[in-house]
Amino acid sequence: MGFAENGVWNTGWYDTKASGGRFLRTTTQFRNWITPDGSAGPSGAAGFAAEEGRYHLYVSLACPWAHRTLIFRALKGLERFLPVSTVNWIMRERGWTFDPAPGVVADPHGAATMFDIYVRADPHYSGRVTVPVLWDKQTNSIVNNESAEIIRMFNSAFDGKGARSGDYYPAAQRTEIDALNARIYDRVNNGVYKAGFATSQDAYEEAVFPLFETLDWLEDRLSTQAFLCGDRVTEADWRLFTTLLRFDPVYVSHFKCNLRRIVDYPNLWDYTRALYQTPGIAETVNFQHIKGHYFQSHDMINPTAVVPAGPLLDFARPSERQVVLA
Ligand SMILES: N[C@@H](CCC(=O)N[C@@H](CS)C(=O)NCC(=O)O)C(=O)O
Repeated sequence: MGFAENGVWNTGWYDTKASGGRFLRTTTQFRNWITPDGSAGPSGAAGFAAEEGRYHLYVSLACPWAHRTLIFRALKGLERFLPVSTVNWIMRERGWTFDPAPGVVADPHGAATMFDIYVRADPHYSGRVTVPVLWDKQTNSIVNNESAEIIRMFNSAFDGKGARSGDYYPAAQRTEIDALNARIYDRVNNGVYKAGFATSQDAYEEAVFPLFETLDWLEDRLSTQAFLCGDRVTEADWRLFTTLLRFDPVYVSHFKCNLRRIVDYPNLWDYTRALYQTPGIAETVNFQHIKGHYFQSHDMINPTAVVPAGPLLDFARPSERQVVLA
């Protein structure tokens, strides 16, 4: 774990002292958008047109935020537009590295760490060195490092260039998707991190109870409809999925999110399997990287770095839900 300060790497765990033991996520800094014609997107600068051979995606297979981008790349058939490099699952003193190991795909330009990529984009970069990163080979810069925005652009930017059809953020459902995303981000996607990285009892309880209230609410919603916005899968489902997938294998024990498991919720468990079984999605899932990352990187939570063998989960067991893609 570490961060960059004016282009220099510093090691250190998240500082929760000033916030009463609370984990506060910092805002990502590269916020440009790839658009069909290179015009500016909702934030950042213009100049990033949807083109083949220009962009590169850096991910961790362990990370739920980066996982979203791999899912949209698969759903939209963007493989030829977006080659991928995959970091090693262990994130310790040097942050994310490309140290060779099964499933690691090196940086084509020979970077040893993700820090190298950030300072290549900005030699004076200060901030966290996170994945995912969407890289522009033409300008040698980072287009965007915010997963919520990267999946939005993947949803439509390459549509005129041969992307697979499908709109996971349809105009008619945007208000509903935005509202679901906001609630689920704060209490579930980031809620598990707030519980797991809390260093005080109050901070932990402030996160863990709203997390389970929200899972209960989602279970109820999914008892009357197949997906969060009805019978079709939308962006809101994929954003929830990457957290649900990691919940029982990691968050229940490692992050102490243990009031219930996903397998205890009949609808959430069925829903998670339906999304997992969607064509192209299981190939984006690597439980060795997922479990290895959390249990072997966070030494203040799990100092022995021993990875638990279980739980035994059958994500391939058929689901009752019929996946209707956008
Ligand atoms: N807001 C970012 C968050 C990404 C993020 O926090 N990624 C984690 C991995 S799961 C990371 O790289 N953490 C490294 C760090 O915080 O130093 C996004 O959604 O893209």
